[in-house]
Amino acid sequence: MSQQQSKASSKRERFVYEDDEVIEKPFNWAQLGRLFHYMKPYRKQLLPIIITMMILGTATRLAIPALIILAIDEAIWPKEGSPSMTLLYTYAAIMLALYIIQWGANTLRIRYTNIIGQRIIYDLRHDLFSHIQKLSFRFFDKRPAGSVLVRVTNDINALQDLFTNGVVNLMMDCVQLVGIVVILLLWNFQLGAAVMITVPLMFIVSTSLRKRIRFAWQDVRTKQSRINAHLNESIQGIKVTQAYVQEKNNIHYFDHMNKVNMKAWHKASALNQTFGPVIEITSAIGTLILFWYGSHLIQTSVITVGVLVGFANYIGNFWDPINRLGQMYSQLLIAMASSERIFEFIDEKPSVPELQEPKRLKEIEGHVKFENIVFEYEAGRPALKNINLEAQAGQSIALVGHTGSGKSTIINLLCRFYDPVQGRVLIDGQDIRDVTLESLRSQVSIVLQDTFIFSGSIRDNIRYGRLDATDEEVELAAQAVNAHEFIKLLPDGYDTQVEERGNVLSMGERQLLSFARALLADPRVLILDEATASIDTETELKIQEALKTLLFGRTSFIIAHRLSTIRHADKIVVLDHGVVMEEGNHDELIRHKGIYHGLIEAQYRFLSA
Ligand SMILES: Nc1ncnc2c1ncn2[C@@H]1O[C@H](COP(=O)(O)OP(=O)(O)OP(=O)(O)O)[C@@H](O)[C@H]1O
Repeated sequence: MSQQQSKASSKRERFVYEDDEVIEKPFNWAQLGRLFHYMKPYRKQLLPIIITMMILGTATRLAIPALIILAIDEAIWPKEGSPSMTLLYTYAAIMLALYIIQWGANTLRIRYTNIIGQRIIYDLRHDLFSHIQKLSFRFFDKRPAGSVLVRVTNDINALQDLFTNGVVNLMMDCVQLVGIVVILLLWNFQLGAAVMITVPLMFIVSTSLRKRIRFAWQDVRTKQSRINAHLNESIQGIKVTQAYVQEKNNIHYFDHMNKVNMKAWHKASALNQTFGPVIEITSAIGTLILFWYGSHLIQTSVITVGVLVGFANYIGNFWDPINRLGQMYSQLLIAMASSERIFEFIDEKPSVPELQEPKRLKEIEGHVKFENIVFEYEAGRPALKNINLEAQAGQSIALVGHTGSGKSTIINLLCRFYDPVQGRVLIDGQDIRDVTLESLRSQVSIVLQDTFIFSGSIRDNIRYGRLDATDEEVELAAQAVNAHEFIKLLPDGYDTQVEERGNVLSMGERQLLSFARALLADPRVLILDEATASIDTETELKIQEALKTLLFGRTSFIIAHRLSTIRHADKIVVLDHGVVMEEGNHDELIRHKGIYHGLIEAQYRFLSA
């Protein structure tokens, strides 16, 4: 990397979404409770099976070393009498049965925890996705798409492990640990206490090590999340990148992030590897104490050989749960950070709320009125200042004005993507805040400049306007707006698959598709954000004809960029810095010789230049 480039890379801190940086906060019990609430639907059917299997599995595991002690002390090496092979076989048979029960219980437990875990993840993902679908534009204004994506994917995945095996393992390990401690202390208090002397030491060392390991992995995840964000942006903006020949710069920046991620991973992995030896050394010290002190106790006839062997067996089962509990704690903290971010989204209230009991907007005529509207996206920066505007049913209103003058904002308010700070928007005399969003938006359609084409067939995309439309209705709509011709020429006609955003279609074709979609929806009020890109004359003519069909008999609001297309509008509204400056039809405004006249002249000069 050249010096200049590396300088540029280190200076920039892009793709850092503060709310996605993994945060470690004090343990939040309320949050954990909320998370566990998702288990509630399964507590009657699946949970009892899992708990029974868990108890069975742990009990059999704890019983086996006890049987070994009995087998040695009573069958192989009895204090009194001779060894008994019959007794030995009996103990062996019981042990075999216990192993089989343990295997069966574990298999069932794993199967049911997986089922429960997956259902919980499904429910959580469903809740999150359906909530995000309902959130208002304001929410998306504040967040890059990548950051929303990360929550539905990465953060939910982080909870997957917790629910599929984490919780049950945690409970099993706790029960197993307590069981072993109780059995050892009851069987022989002295020896039990002696072998557990290393536990506090191990606890202190492992806690501090775990913390460092956790932070190191958090660092890796943050770096990966930045890579994801960069990747998302790079793919979305690939055309601009290539057009401005920024590929090299982009690759260098990506390499830089990739390298930083690799270093973070090496660091975390190296730290992780120190944990195993710590556990092994501590358990080796524990075993050493067991045999040293145990043989002393055998010599003094305090314990039998069987007890020593049994203790060794229990101790073998002791360190694993301790190790896992440490890991589990880290996993729990990561899951808490993820759940915090998930619930933050789920708790987000739509900024255009519906009334408690909203009415349905009855079939409208299409009379639209903006009454003393004031609106601001950000406090203190008004985008619209005291707008009063009226469209009679069936009238066409053209909105013109310089870029940033507030044209799109007016239509955003009419669709109720945002609510005004002051004033109201009325349709047929009804405040649109009092009616359901569904009944409003099903009668007010919008055709955006940048038409979104979803992945699927052409037919599916037109049908998006009204999902219950028949194939025939879809084709009739396409014919009415002159889209049929080009669709028929596509490889599979109406069944041709188009990629997301319709990259394979031209701008004009996309416009015609969106007209067909709007015509199918058959709204009373139609909003049209006219495409700015220049289209060839033939397509332009087709679009103009299609527009006539589309607008016929409807109240329409047209954001016009090519002023030639709005000459025949019933009313032209000229906006400037969020204020209505002029209002009238084309002839009136030309005679007035104001802003509109100036815009027409400027466009004429531009076109003839
Ligand atoms: N989501 C947003 N958040 C903050 N400010 C916004 C947002 N959208 C628009 N604005 C601001 O509001 C003002 C009006 O914007 P608007 O999009 O309505 O203009 P416009 O007339 O439609 O412009 P154009 O012709 O360029 O599309 C502008 O100053 C713009 O920067």
